[in-house]
Amino acid sequence: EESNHCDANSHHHGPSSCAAGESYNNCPLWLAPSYTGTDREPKYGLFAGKAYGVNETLPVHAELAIPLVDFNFQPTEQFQRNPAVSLPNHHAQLIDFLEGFFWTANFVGAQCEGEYSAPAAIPGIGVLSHYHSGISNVNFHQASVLLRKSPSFLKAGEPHLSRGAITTYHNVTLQATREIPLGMEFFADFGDVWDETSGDNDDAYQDTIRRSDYEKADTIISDLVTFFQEFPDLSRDLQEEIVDFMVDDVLGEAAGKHAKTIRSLIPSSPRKVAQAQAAGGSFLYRYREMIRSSDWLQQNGFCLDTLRAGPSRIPSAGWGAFATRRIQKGETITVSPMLHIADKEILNMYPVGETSSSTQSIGKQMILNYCFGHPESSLLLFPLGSLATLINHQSGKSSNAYVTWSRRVDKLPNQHQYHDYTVEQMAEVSKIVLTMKVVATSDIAEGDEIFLDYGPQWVAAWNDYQARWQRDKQGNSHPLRAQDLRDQYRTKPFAAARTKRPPYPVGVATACFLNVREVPDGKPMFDEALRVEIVEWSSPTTQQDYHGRNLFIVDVLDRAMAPEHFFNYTVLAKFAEDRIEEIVNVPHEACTFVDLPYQGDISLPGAFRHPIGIIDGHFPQKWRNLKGTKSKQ
Ligand SMILES: C[S@@+](CC[C@H](N)C(=O)[O-])C[C@H]1O[C@@H](n2cnc3c(N)ncnc32)[C@H](O)[C@@H]1O
Repeated sequence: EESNHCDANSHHHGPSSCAAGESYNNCPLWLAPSYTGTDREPKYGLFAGKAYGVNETLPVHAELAIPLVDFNFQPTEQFQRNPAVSLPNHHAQLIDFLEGFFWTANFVGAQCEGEYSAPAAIPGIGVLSHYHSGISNVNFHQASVLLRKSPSFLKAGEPHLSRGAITTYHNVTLQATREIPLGMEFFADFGDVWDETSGDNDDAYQDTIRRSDYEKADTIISDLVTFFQEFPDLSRDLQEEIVDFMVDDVLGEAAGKHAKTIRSLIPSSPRKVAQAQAAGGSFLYRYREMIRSSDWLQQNGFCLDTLRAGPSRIPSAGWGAFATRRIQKGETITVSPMLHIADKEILNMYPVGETSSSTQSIGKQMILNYCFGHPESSLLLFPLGSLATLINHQSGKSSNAYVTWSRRVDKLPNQHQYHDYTVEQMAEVSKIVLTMKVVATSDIAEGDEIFLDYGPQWVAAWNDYQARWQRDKQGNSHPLRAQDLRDQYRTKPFAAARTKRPPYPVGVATACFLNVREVPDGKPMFDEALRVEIVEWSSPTTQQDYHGRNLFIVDVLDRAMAPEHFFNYTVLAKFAEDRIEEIVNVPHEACTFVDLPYQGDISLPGAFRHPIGIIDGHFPQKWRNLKGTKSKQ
């Protein structure tokens, strides 16, 4: 009754009366069946509910990233020696499947958390934007997470119940890498490796035309359009001849065996050439249906405008999810595709290193705290939905939401046939087939925090943890972490190690974002004392230039005041085993701190690790493979 104006509520009551102009129903982001799926095998993707300009960041949806420390490290040899443990093969397959949903650690700067690896699970924006060999239009804005500030609930040097229980990687955002028209699906840049291998991809939707083919076609299209604009009086016949000539001429020389492919991307009539350019290039012209109408999104999609992240009202809980508008009792707050992890043992962690021959698990991955599970099953479900992982617990009546399977009325239905699979069969399913929804159990006001009841097992585990934590807490202090130093040193110069031992706590190292070039002529190129090459820092100079892959642990050797940069440093970096270099003119803002392996809060001994409970009545009987056995949670 409240929404007769053009606002985000109206999509719940059928098509809105607003003209589709700047945005679809004021909803900037939609979850809807992906162009890359099929009716029988839907995939859910993200769609632009407004037009995005280059480098524009997606609003509101700042996500968490949860590193999996040494995830694919398995003490295989030991397993093989012990015939009672038959996990490796089946785990290798699971790891393969799951890794397809995780990002390399360096996207969020987590590469130092583990000795071996630390891929990061990034729900929402991190996994829902699919891959297409022909186009990418979004990418992570890495600076937003790499240069993040401390959350208000953590105080430097003080213990906190949530340390080790929740991730310290937050504020992961996505940004447009090209103009994204209203209604277009998001395709993430998965990097060149994916491009190279996509040739033998047997997914029917995938386009065998490469991104570079479209780019070459676009160059020709734009040349043609410019040419016709300069000579507007050419006859049609002549124009067509020119199209043929240009295409043959340019392609004959440049494109080799791809010439035919590229040619097929360039329309033959001059009018259509102009249309292709107006559509945003040959890719968008070819895939006009990839751009969905407002009506289509309202009928088939869910507007992801209900939640935002913020510090929880519960002081010990960390981040929480808050309502961005009024939500009525019974309304679906959000819909979330679920990644099934068919064996929770895969989240067990083992000691890493040549000397460790133990198959004794030393703990569980933090991602367990973000998964849904059931004590009678080894199956876990990790929510891939936007911000769904942020919803905290409150018991019974104090909660205002519950989680259940989505249905056809929710537009993005769960595929219920998988409830009849056994856990072993689920382990063979290597695509996302399950979808859950979060439903309001009472009226929720704008700004209210959303709470689920995580269930009795979780509550018991949390109470145990809290009691143990109170008992074991060493006084009132906690070691300083990289993030604490990052905050402190924003306005404080780094220490110069050539003169004095740096005052940083053990477990924390200095690191800089380093792109380098040769030093300009006339300067010494070699440090005789340290016997290393000297090079000059060149970037990052803009927010877009910050990439986790350029983050290297360094020794800061010297410093000098530099009016534009506060301080400039000379640092020593080990780029590879056989490449140690001295880098001059590294500005203050390119330097930071990282936690050394196993020194971050994520590796805190005794940290809380327990999944969220799925309501018993909603958990399929077939999945209860641990029923009757001693619970392994
Ligand atoms: C799914 S996550 C929720 C998001 C989390 N607060 C964060 O900042 O990443 C679940 C974890 O949040 C924390 N949590 C949730 N509800 C809590 C509560 N009522 N009290 C304390 N911690 C809570 C626990 O650490 C739990 O393992």
